[in-house]
Amino acid sequence: MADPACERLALIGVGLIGSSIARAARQFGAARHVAVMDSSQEVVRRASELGLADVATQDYAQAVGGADLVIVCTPVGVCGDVAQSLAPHLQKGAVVSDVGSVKGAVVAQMTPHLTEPARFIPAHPIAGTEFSGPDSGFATLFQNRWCILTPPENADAAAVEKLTKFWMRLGANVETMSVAHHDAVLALTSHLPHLIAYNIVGTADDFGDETRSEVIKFSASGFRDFTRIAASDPIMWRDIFLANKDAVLQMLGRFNEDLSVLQRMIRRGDGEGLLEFFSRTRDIRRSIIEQGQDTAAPDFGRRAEGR
Ligand SMILES: NC(=O)C1=CN([C@@H]2O[C@H](COP(=O)(O)OP(=O)(O)OC[C@H]3O[C@@H](n4cnc5c(N)ncnc54)[C@H](O)[C@@H]3O)[C@@H](O)[C@H]2O)C=CC1
Ligand SMILES: O=C(O)C(=O)Cc1ccc(O)cc1
Repeated sequence: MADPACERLALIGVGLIGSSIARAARQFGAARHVAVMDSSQEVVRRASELGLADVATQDYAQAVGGADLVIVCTPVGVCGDVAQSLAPHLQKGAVVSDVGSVKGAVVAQMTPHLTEPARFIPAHPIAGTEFSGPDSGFATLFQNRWCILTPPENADAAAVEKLTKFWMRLGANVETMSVAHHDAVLALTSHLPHLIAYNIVGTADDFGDETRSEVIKFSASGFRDFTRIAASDPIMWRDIFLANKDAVLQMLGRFNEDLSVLQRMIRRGDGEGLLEFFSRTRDIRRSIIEQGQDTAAPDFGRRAEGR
């Protein structure tokens, strides 16, 4: 393997993201040796069956010992406990990272346990699906997607460089920003849309059996798209909303205000207002497509792998 981004990679948590990183790291030569660790015996068994890594274990020491890059891929709510458990086994100089959808809470939970905090470089690949578990991962998940790094101010430059090289090897485009900026942007672009999807599907469900079956029968693509998002992992999303509470509540306040404006336009029969509003939003969609960001991850991944 010519010039891998790291020698020994350890992934803690082998679900959708951990198993996708394991697959990609091998396929694209990003690591010479891959160890995966999970607290679930069933997941470790499945990771072994799938041949995802050189080592699959429930033991922190076995996974983390000797690793030069350790990436925590668990739900954000347990990141602090995971950092505490892995810290005693870290090799000196190892780079530690994560993939959590929220950065502020993860940094606050993990940093106090790490003896070399300047080598903790938080990250968030903006790529995923509504599926979870080791079977749902795929090597091309990160191709042509963003991975945001939020290094601390005193970050070790070599650690940032190593992680950047790693994610680029997996096919991602890497951008760096502050923790607070990340959490505000993602509250709007990812967390709020998930909340809206959970809410609208819940509303349909609350209407009772007859409406529910009609919803399934007649669901137009708009509602179908919401049901895909609302099928996302409940533990992961509970943790995200609890961890990014302030930014999500702020965006939700803004969202409610804007919804009231639309509500008033409908009530007043303000066709011109609605037309102007919908034309503006159509332009946003067009610019997303022009930037080549229109590939829904699940389809993109399967197409790319020919599945
Ligand atoms: N699912 C998605 O689309 C994306 C998820 N993320 C982030 O990636 C992280 C992982 O998400 P997924 O892979 O989707 O979740 P997942 O549910 O597929 O996998 C999580 C794995 O972590 C394991 N785990 C839980 N507690 C643990 C502990 N204390 N020690 C060791 N392992 C433990 C679970 O057994 C499970 O196998 C989350 O923090 C999420 O915010 C980031 C980008 C996209
Ligand atoms: O499935 C989808 O549409 C997603 O939005 C996946 C996703 C979920 C969480 C993230 O932090 C990033 C991406």
